[in-house]
Amino acid sequence: MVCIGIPTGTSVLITDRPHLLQHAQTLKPSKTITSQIHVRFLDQPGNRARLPNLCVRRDGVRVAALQTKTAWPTQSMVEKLPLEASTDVEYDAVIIGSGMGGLATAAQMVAKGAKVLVLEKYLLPGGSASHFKREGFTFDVGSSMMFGFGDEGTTNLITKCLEAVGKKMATIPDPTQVNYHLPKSSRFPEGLNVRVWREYNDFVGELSARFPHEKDGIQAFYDTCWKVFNSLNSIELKSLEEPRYLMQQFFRNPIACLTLAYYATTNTGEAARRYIKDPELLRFIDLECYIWSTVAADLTPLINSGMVFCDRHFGGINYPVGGVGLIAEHLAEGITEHGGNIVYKANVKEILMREESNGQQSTGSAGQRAYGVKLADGRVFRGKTIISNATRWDTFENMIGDDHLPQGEKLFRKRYKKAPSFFSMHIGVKADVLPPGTDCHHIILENWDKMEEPRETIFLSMPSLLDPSLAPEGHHIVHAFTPDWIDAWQGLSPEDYERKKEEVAESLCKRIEAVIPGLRGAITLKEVGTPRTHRRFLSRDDGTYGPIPSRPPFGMLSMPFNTTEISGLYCVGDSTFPGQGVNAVVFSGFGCAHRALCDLGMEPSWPAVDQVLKSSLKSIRDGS
Ligand SMILES: NC(=O)c1ccc[n+]([C@@H]2O[C@H](COP(=O)([O-])OP(=O)(O)OC[C@H]3O[C@@H](n4cnc5c(N)ncnc54)[C@H](O)[C@@H]3O)[C@@H](O)[C@H]2O)c1
Ligand SMILES: CC(C)=CCC/C(C)=C/C=C/C(C)=C/C=C/C(C)=C/C=C/C=C(C)/C=C/C=C(C)/C=C/C=C(\C)CCC=C(C)C
Repeated sequence: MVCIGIPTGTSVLITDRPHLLQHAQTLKPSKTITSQIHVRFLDQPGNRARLPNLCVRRDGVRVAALQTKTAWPTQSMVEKLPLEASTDVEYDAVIIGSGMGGLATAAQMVAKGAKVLVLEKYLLPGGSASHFKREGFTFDVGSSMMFGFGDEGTTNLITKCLEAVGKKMATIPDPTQVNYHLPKSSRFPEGLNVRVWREYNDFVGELSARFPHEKDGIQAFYDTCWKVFNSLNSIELKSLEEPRYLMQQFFRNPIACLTLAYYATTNTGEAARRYIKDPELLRFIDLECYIWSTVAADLTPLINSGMVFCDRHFGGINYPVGGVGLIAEHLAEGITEHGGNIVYKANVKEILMREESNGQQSTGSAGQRAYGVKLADGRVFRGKTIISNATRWDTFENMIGDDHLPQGEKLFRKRYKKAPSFFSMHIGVKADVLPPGTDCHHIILENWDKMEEPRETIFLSMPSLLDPSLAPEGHHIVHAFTPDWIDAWQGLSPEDYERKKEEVAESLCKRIEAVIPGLRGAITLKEVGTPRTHRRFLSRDDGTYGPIPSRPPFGMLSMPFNTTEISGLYCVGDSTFPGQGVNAVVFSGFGCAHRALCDLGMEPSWPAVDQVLKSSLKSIRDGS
């Protein structure tokens, strides 16, 4: 057992019983810390089975503790461990939020030697990509469909992110990305059913068999996506706001960069209509976009579709053994092992700003520079850069205030609106309700015209079909979710809220029985969440899934990248390009870390041309 970051003189209770946390005040301390890093090797390594796993300060606060699982800690490991987050130092980066965007930024930055502090409001890392446990089930909070987990190329961003802090996770390949159960029509009286197989030719073959008259169009459309993907997969993926890197990539791989530049302003609907005429098939392409972007193809940049429609075949969809939440936990562990600090239950209330000094030019509307953050408990942490992983609405409205809203943010609010949140059910079922060979992910939609309406498109994920360790023996997980707005759940009495939850859950379960016959009779556990639940636990304004364009975007160039108009303040996560998606926010983390490291002088850059690129990107965005 190694206790870290406990101030000298603190009395600590070392216990292996979580329930003692509540009574820590009244119990006798078992140890007084005598040095800043207090190392307590408990007896002999042979006693490890009985090792405590919690270390509690007398005031009841759980302190940083590390119990190595594989090896007995060595003195050099202990020396590398960070001290408790200090309010006395200036960090290179203070990161607000430990969602995948924040963690990816932190991982890249600590790997380059930056001094990083991550402040997380919740008790665990991962945000929307975290997990929770109930009665032996391990439920993913959000999506169980992981892109970017392959072994090859440059687009396997989750794999690369873990590697940066010395971590690797075992994954289970999913033979299909998704099984679509779609509306009945004159051509498909039983309903259209399409599986997206891991093997590209199997998928295109199956879709072409459903729409034989569009065989060439299907091939040409997905081939265009491959052009985008192959280009992305052959260049290093870093900040698009960094001129030196862009120039380097252009010299190394001009064809790939020119291809990306060519498609940078294209949306997916436009590309699909170039090759496909059948309205039903075009609706299918809309749905192919909607299930991850929550908007139809006309509002989805082709660069993003290239990534999603091809990585599912190139790297494949791979499920991390033990659940999605472990990705964030591995990253958090790697970040602290590399000297970073993560503080949980740290609710940032304010981003502190001052007038830009020493004649440095500010890009901020009011010449402001962010220099620190203030927590709800009054603590202040200072940073040379401040990086927000919260949504843009939470960052600018709640932590800065509308008085300081930069011009660019006003424009963003005109161009982008909040996507709906989700109604979700995390269900435990008896295993025999799922016949062998059932696919992990399904989409159910009965009426094309209602695709974007609340509670119409149903998403189903059953990750225990891939990793049985997520559910108790003889059981499986059914995670069902559907887009929904918070307005429908406001202003209800507690009884009405509960009643409405039950009614909606019942009607969804009935519809899901079209795919899982007998579902309702097989349920052993059901946790129902509404947009209010998402707002509360994920700290996202209105529980939103992220920003969506209010009108067709200028391809990938409408969405802001990581810098903001306030000097020293960056955004990362799904409020920045390329938007929602775990691998998408990890990319935004790569970009954010790269740009911040350049600004800190820790990565080579060309400061003289920075401003030119920034202004050009801004004018493209403003004029788009
Ligand atoms: N929103 C959803 O319902 C939902 C569901 C499934 C998946 N997803 C996916 O999750 C990903 C989102 O990743 P992300 O990294 O952009 O964001 P995130 O929402 O996952 O993480 C943001 C983190 O910031 C923390 N935070 C917010 N305000 C804070 C404050 N004031 N002080 C301290 N911490 C604060 C939150 O607790 C959270 O951990 C996307 O991939 C999205 O597609 C979202
Ligand atoms: C102009 C300039 C600046 C430049 C020019 C040229 C160039 C160089 C360019 C470049 C570019 C780049 C690099 C780009 C990049 C991009 C990227 C990376 C992208 C990515 C993306 C991704 C994405 C979008 C993803 C997504 C995903 C998702 C969202 C998912 C989700 C899922 C879910 C929800 C689940 C479902 C379920 C069921 C079905 C059940």
